[in-house]
Amino acid sequence: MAPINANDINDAKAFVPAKKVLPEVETEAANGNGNSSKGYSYETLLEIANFLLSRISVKPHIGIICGSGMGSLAESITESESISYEDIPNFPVSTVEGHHGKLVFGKISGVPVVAMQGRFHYYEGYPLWKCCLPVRVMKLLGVKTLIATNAAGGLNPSYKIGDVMIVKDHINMMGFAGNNPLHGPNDERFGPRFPPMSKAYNYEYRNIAKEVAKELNIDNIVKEGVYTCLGGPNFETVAELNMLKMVGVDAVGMSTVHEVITARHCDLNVFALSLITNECVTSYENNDEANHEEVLDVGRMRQDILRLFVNKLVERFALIEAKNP
Ligand SMILES: O=P(O)(O)O[C@@H]1C[C@H](O)[C@@H](CO)O1
Ligand SMILES: Nc1nc2[nH]cnc2c(=O)[nH]1
Repeated sequence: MAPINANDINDAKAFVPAKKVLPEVETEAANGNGNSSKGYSYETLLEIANFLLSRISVKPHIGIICGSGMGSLAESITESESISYEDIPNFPVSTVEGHHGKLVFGKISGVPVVAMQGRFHYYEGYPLWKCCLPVRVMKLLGVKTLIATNAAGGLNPSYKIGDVMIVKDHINMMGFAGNNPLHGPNDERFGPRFPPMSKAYNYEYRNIAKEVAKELNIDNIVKEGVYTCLGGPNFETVAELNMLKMVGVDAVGMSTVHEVITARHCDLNVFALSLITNECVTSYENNDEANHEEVLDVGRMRQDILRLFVNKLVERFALIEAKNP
């Protein structure tokens, strides 16, 4: 490989995708691990929520975060009103292929919802609090339940590509290193300083999801397991994957955990699912390599089933919400 020279640095600009906007760099991340003790104030988040409320006709009850390649989940939304992230003051923008970058408001089976077509990842350069900012905005909009979806690598040897894993728990690997979306001063208006996480993934909703999977005759592809999030953007080494397997991880991804922590902190009910888009490589004899194109392809392959599944879940979760207002 030729050595890098000064001209290459200018040429490198050509590799920035033309339509994607790069995120601002968080200069306050002075401690070197990307932590930021700053976040938007309650008032700023309220301004974002009020801006959105002034542009929509129906307040959402359920929020959906669409995982990589799963943006079509928002296509079942009727009476839809979309707002691009770049048109929302103080909102981050999506920079990843397979994440469109808009909020879609409307209804699924008559239930008012908002879907994020495009989430924010730590590896894009956003601190965790900013990745999770939309969750707090959802709370301020009146959302009661969050459905988070993601694409993940399957570590459990019984999982196949295209399986759907109901998340029963997570391991917050980034949290072990002190990186947490709740890092910094706590605003009690969102939630307590020390929120519990032992019931993070709503037990009743997980059981409903299993019932719905049976009703839709997809229970053969629906599993339940433990998810972990790593910072990315690289996929894992064989040794890393074997370590994660040893500690009880069934699927590995690059999102969701911090969103769920933020959602539970502000008392949203949480349901999460992982689409298994690749089998993790846990042996040096296996020549497969994970890649984002495959992740997006599997999302496309499973889009109809996932849409049906999530639509039914919205219907059923809304019934529970109505009983416990
Ligand atoms: O947004 P999710 O968690 O679904 O995206 C996963 C993790 C990476 O962003 C990407 C890798 O292909 O898919
Ligand atoms: N970290 C991680 N994220 C993923 N997203 C989809 N597949 C994978 C994977 O194998 N590892």
